[in-house]
Amino acid sequence: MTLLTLDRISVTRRDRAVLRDITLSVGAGELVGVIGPNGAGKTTLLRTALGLVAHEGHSSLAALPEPARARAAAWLPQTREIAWPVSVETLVGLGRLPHLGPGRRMGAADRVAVDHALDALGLGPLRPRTATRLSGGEQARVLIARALAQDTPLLLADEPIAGLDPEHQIATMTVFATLAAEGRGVIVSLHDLGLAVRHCTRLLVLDHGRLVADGPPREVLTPDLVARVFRVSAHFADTPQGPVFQPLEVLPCPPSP
Ligand SMILES: Nc1ncnc2c1ncn2[C@@H]1O[C@H](COP(=O)(O)OP(=O)(O)OP(=O)(O)O)[C@@H](O)[C@H]1O
Repeated sequence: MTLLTLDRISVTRRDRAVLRDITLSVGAGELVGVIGPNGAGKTTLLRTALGLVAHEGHSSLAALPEPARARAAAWLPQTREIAWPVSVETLVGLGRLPHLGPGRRMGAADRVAVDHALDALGLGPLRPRTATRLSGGEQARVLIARALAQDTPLLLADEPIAGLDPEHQIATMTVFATLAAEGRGVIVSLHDLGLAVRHCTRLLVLDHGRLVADGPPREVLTPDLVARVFRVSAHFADTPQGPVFQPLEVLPCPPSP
């Protein structure tokens, strides 16, 4: 089942093309990593898909009325600001808002979704804590849990594992992989290519606003593409513990034309 379709999406900001003619679709069961150098357009792509950025072309999500969009896709933005000193449990419960009618309180199904999200992110012990008094990484996990509690077919997350320690980076990617295996779609932007390779079923590579590769990690991250787009050399190995990708050295800049 297709959860998101982008058709010829282009975005121009201050007379500069930030996204150029991007067409793709994402289906149930996919954990899609959006990768590319700084400024390549990853955040803009996710925000445009959600209808948060003026664009040319068509996004199936952006075309939905707002309440339906909030039930179709959860969004975890890159900026992780928690404004109110509420408990972790309350904050994660806010993820249920799109499912509640006006003035309606949470019911049993909502509480199950909140419990499930807290468990998935290992946040049980932090449940009663004031969210604004948690560490940066703990706050990031709480916000991921809020997105999970929204319980949508599609989850879009902008650099969700930035700032997490290795245990929680791997655990969070595992949660996303499990969601995908259960039949949801997950799209995450990432800078950690090693984790992208290990966990994502598919990688989208952006470079200067263009989609320059789209496919399984092994097929996408060729030495040539890694050198051209990321300007590094890398080692890619298949091991009994799964694929291992390690960037090695910065490559010299090509001579200017
Ligand atoms: N509001 C804006 N006005 C002008 N230019 C913008 C605006 N937002 C983004 N851009 C530009 O669009 C380009 C893509 O930005 P974007 O944040 O999508 O990149 P990114 O791949 O997510 O980068 P990073 O890895 O650094 O987070 C950048 O060159 C950025 O400067």
